[in-house]
Amino acid sequence: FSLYFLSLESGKQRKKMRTAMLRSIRASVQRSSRSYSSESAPARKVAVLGAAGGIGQPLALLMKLNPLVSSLSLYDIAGTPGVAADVSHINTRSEVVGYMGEENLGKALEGADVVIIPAGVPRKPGMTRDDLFNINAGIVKGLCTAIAKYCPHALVNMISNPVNSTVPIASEVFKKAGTYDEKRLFGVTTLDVVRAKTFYAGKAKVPVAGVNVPVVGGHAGVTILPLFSQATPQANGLSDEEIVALTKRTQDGGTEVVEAKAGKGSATLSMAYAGAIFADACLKGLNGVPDVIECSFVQSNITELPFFASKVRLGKNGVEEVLGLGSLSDFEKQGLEALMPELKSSIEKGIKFANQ
Ligand SMILES: NC(=O)C1=CN([C@@H]2O[C@H](COP(=O)(O)OP(=O)(O)OC[C@H]3O[C@@H](n4cnc5c(N)ncnc54)[C@H](O)[C@@H]3O)[C@@H](O)[C@H]2O)C=CC1
Ligand SMILES: O=C([O-])CC(=O)C(=O)O
Repeated sequence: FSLYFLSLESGKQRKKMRTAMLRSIRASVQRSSRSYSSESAPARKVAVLGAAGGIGQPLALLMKLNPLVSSLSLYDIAGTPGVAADVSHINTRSEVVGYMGEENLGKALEGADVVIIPAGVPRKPGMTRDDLFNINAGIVKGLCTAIAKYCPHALVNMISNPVNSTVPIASEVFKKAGTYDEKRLFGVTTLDVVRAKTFYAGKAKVPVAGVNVPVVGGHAGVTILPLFSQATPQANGLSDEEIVALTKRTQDGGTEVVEAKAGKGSATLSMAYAGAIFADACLKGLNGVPDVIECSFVQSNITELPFFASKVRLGKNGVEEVLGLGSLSDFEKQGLEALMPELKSSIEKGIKFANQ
């Protein structure tokens, strides 16, 4: 490059060349400072509980790719040494450690900033999420007891179903331990948003990358309420019937996957993607990135129920602000009214279980 520069005849050519060289050097410095800045983002430990499962494995992979993570802790009752060894060979920032068995849960959690919980059994065709309660409620209770002991300030991302009950269970466990902070407990409903965006973009024939759809309520059947009246960009010409069908498909999205998998579990890959988006938003909030907004099932006073999914602004302490519902169409108002009894009873069931 410099030899070529010296051989150039005219001053004009040399000037042009010098400008090009400076531009290229500036771009390369900018590129390296960008990668330097992600390496020097604050140290953050993320723990995945249930890391060897259908969701846990791809979620571990996606968290290993996240430059905001410096330490990735993979915990399960079985299978984590293999998953951790595999993921640890990926040449990204985080150190990976696998922990197996209850005796190692404390070490897996110590110092965690974010704990993601996809531990528990998934549905089979014909089951509701509530049918998972008997097994998953106990698993979540045990894990949250350990979180209260070993990392009481972590942001908890609850994926295990039924989310409408497991989040209230977690809150009661933390209350009993004296560590409850409503700003730090989240039910992960991001998959409902991911589905609503995908289905809406397909129907409205708009590029999916620019689509946003809030989804409120809870995470089971009719408690999942997508607000297509607030979707952006607004698609003119979607009929009432099409909105009804989009709503139903979003509410039944989980069942669609359970049936297609025909006994081999429920959504894992799309859930890992959704879980990684939500955990990334939590990390960004912790790191002080402004205006990080995601939908989540959190303690809330925007309705008469103590927990409700809505848009939430994330910040350095977790939930910075629970955003309101905004204006609803008549159809959405009916949906809101219809979901309240089921959501109320699922919340109460979780609270009762935790206090038995
Ligand atoms: N919130 C949401 O949108 C979604 C939630 N889910 C839920 O996520 C959960 C996990 O689903 P999959 O990964 O497909 O199930 P899976 O059965 O493939 O994996 C679950 C993992 O949890 C582990 N596990 C069980 N007890 C444990 C304990 N006490 N401590 C730590 N790990 C434990 C198992 O060993 C297994 O590796 C289910 O409850 C499912 O319904 C699934 C999809 C979407
Ligand atoms: O449907 C299920 O059982 C898993 C789930 O929560 C979802 O895919 O939304």
